[in-house]
Amino acid sequence: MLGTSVGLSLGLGVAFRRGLCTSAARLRPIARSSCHGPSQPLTIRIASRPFQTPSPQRSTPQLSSLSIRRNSTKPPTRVPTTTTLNTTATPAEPAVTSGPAERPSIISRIYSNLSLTPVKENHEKDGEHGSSSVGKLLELAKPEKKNLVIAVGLLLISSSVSMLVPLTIGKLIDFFSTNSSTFLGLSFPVAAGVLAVTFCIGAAANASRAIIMRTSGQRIIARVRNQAYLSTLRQEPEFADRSAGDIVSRLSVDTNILGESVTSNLSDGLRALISATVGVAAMVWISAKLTLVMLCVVPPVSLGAVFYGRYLRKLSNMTQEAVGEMSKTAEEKLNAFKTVAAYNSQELEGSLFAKKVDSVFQLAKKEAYMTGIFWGASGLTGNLAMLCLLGYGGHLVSIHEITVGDLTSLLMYSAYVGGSVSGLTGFFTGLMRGVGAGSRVFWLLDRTSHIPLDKGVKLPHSRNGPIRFENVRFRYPSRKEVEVLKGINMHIEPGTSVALVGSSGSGKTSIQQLLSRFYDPDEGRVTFDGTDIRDFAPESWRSRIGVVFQDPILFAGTVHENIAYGSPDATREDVEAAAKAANCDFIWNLPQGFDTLIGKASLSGGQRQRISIARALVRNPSILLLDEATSALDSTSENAVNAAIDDIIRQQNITVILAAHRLSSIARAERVVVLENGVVSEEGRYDVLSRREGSRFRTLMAAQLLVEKSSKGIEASQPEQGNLQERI
Ligand SMILES: Nc1ncnc2c1ncn2[C@@H]1O[C@H](COP(=O)(O)OP(=O)(O)OP(=O)(O)O)[C@@H](O)[C@H]1O
Repeated sequence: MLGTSVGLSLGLGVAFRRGLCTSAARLRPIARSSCHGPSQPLTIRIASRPFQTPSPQRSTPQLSSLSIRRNSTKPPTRVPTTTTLNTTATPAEPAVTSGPAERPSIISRIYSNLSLTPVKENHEKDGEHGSSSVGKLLELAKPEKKNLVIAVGLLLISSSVSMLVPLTIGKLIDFFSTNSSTFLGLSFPVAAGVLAVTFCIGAAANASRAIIMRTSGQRIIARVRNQAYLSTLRQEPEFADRSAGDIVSRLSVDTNILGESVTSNLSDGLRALISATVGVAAMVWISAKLTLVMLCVVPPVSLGAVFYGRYLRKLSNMTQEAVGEMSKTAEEKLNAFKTVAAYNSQELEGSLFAKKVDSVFQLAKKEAYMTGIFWGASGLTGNLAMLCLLGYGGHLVSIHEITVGDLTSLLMYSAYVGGSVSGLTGFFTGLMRGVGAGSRVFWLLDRTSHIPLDKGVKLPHSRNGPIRFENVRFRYPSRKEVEVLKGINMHIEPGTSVALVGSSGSGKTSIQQLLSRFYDPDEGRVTFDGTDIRDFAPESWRSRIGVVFQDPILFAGTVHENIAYGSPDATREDVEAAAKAANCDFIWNLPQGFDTLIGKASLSGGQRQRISIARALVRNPSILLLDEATSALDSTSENAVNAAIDDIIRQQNITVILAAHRLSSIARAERVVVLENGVVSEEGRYDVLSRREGSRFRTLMAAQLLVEKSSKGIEASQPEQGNLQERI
């Protein structure tokens, strides 16, 4: 009896616990990914601001500025502040709740859930949810159909066996209390043996079901992850820039929830359904009257527990969000540790963090109170319900309507049914979470890139030709309000070199990004050998381009692998030739040469940059884009990289477009294009422009010279500015 009471209380607590457990499971990932998307180290740069005097009226340059920016992504793009992973947890709300008469019952809630109203998300973004349905979820499980059918069969066996337990215990009690000679129509030893075998079969079926369900679930998760990641990689770069943190959460957490939902959750739901149905049927068979009384008590209490559990889960979600905020604050400041130390902000940061900790504590305290009250109340309700049932059941036993064994079986079945009802609501919640997670994952799977990689004609490998920008206008999709390029017209002959020059933010990188087809222009066109580059398949077009970014990105692996990145067919000879062309002599002095692991070799900025130039060269590109390849380097490294660029420029078969701030880099190009206010304001040969009195280029160069000198602590004088050519 005590066991039954405990069973019922436990049953009531299941829904509540489910909420908390799933919430707790989400806690860690939230803390991990809550901050600024993928954790990118903050770089603190005290940078000389080049070309700070675009305005003709002001010739005094700003000398230097402190810039703190994230590595790799340049723009102030919209970064999700908290990539909360509880996004799929809130079940869909019922559509109408205007008054008591219209308040939906649990059944209608379940139906409204089943109609799969899109699950609300905390950080909902426009159009970032795929359509989802149970059908689509099940479709995912299709390749596992055979395994799942076997698992369902095994589930039926194990559930049937476990439903025999209450009946057997009841019969056992009657057997001993009546001194009967047969048990279940058999002699006791034979009956015991049959039961033992049956229970073994049940246990084996249960174990096999769990194994099959879990492995199938993991296979589904693996399949979805691979597909979703591949789909992500095929998107336009803007997409990943904008939502890297969110994508990672979709790939890790949402795929997990999805896989769980179509396997374990489905299996738990089925088991709960079978247990509830068989339990109620057995109870009716034993005593319809007592069953009726129990059905009046157990389900309402269970449902009360479910709703209460939901409220607690909401509270728990809020706590997790607060924990996410707290972690975000800590992560941000720990990444900027030197800044905090340099500005003696330890106390300030300590109090800011304490505020976050306090909001977590307040929520957790509320949660603790509610949890305590819930556990107390659910235990009491369970016990009171049990008392009622025992009272009425005892009465039925006293009038010989049922036996003591029947009463025991009935009580046990009622606990089973109570647990199963909780299990079923847990199943629906899990299903809803699966649907929500599914919509996020399907969105990733179904999304078509704005610049599909393989759409368009293939470019012959050997082809080179002039590049032309024809009245190109462009705004970044994430910042539509600012027109970055306002009608760029430019012609670049094949095999020549051009330096794009302009103040910071004038659009040098943007031009290179358009050339790489990371974006497409809003108006006008970019042509290559007379063909709009949008007509080429981006994959094929990009294979003709080598890009060297300002921050060289090297991956884990050997030097060879890094140079051959993106050129899987490159031989060791090709890699060595590219390394030579990129002035990477130092590689031959590394302990294992080209087989040295990048992590093991402490490479300087200049060496890393030259490796990334070699990576661009090994694919034998027609066009080489160098985006401020030397701006972050010291003068020794800069000289080494510039020497490499010099060698490349001398090659006749490669068009070099370099965005540059430093005079030493600009001077190497055959032609200079000056960008101002989104248009080309001047262009020509370097020596001509730098000599021409009053040229925009000359003003910019003078300012740059001042900046370079001031960064070295040398005072610049007017005559020196006039003597620009000699200075260079
Ligand atoms: N991904 C982006 N999303 C939105 N705006 C961007 C993005 N990248 C650059 N911008 C904005 O576009 C403008 C031009 O930037 P761009 O990087 O092309 O200039 P730049 O001349 O290369 O500057 P710098 O010399 O500082 O590298 C700037 O105002 C910049 O803030």
